Amino acid sequence: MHTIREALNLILQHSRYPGTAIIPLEHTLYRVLAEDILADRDYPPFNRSAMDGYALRSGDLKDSNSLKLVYELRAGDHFEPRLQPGECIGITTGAPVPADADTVVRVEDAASAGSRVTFSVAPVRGGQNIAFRGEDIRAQDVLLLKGTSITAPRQAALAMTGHTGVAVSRLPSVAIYSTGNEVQPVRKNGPPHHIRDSNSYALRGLLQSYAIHTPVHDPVPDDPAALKRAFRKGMQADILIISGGVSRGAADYVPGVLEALDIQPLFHRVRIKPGNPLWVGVTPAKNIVFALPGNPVAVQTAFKVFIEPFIRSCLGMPPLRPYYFPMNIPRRKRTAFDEYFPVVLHGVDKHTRVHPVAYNGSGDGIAAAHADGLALHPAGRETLEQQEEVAFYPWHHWF
Ligand SMILES: Nc1nc2c(c(=O)[nH]1)N[C@H]1C(S)=C(S)[C@@H](COP(=O)(O)OP(=O)(O)OC[C@H]3O[C@@H](n4cnc5c(N)ncnc54)[C@H](O)[C@@H]3O)O[C@H]1N2
Ligand code: MOO
Repeated sequence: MHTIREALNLILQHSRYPGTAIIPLEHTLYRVLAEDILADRDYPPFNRSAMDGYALRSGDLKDSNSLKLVYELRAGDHFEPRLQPGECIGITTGAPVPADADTVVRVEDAASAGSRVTFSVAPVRGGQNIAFRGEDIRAQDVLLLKGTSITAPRQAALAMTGHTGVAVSRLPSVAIYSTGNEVQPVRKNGPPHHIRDSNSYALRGLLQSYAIHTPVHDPVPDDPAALKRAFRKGMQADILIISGGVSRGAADYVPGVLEALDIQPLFHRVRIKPGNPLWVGVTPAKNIVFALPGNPVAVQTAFKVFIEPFIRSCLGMPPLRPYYFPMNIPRRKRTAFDEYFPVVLHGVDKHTRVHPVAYNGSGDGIAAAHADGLALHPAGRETLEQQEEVAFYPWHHWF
């Protein structure tokens, strides 16, 4: 049985770049840049007043505390004439500071009467309350690197630097099929021995961190002919994700059906808990198929550990980096496998710690709903001590 690392290496060998597309800025959230992005001009593009107040020469306030007010400048306008010695202009936040002025004094620190303004601060520092042209970025400097996921502030920075459309990685197509006679669409109110299909929603939601949107299909029953029909369609997608039916039960037909469709298995079972019976294969067209064990937390774990790194690799993104936090309480485990467990981040005296949520095993999707993400209890360790640092993976990674 492979370790996680071995299994992941096999999977990553099949990652394929889906190509690039230029898309409008407003549709770029969580898309991945396919090129380095440069600033089109300096930012700020002009010396910008950072306060509502008066623009003046700081030297003019050495001998006198009052200046002549010659103009009221609003953001969006600019002041053409030269500012003469002894003069100031009223200025609003966001307006361009005239070339002759070197400082802005806030309205709170001044009093105006007619065309005179008296200043109550001294000395006045040159350069104060001005955001200088190019201090945030220079024209043609790199703003964002290829492979970066576009968050909302990055979208805003693209707007600041004049990018109405950007080149991003195309998205792989993904098909999701839940299987199992007991698994029913959420809209149906079945008897207690039926359960609702939650795995499709977990997978759809996790994929949306990468702007990948997939339809929800009705679950497929444990019937080899029905499974074959569904998977034959699903294997046209770049990535087919199946849940349920991969273990040793009488109705666990999934691996057999996939092999009957000429899908070559890469492996079946990994040294991981939950998610141990994971089956992964490759279609004749070189599309990848993940057949996940049906338990809800096994599905979510397999996504974080195997599918998400695969998608990131396809999109040209850097590998996931976990965060490290100390355990809030000790934890023991009995298996010799790497074990992922659902945790919340807990603030204790300004320190963040990882706290395991109450958890009844991989069928307990309610525990996952209460968790911020997963932490790893490594294979070789029987006990994680209180305060010991562990790797933490938030459900949604956007960078
Ligand atoms: N004799 C053995 N039995 C089991 C083993 C084993 O090694 N030997 N492995 C166990 C482990 S670990 C897991 S995980 C499960 C996985 O089994 P399957 O992939 O065959 O999954 P199912 O039996 O179809 O389902 C397991 C569980 O999850 C529920 N489920 C299934 N699909 C959904 C869905 N779409 N939404 C919500 N819940 C779902 C299903 O009702 C079952 O309760 O096998 C163990 N058994
Ligand atoms: O892989 Mo199973 O999810 O350990 O319970």
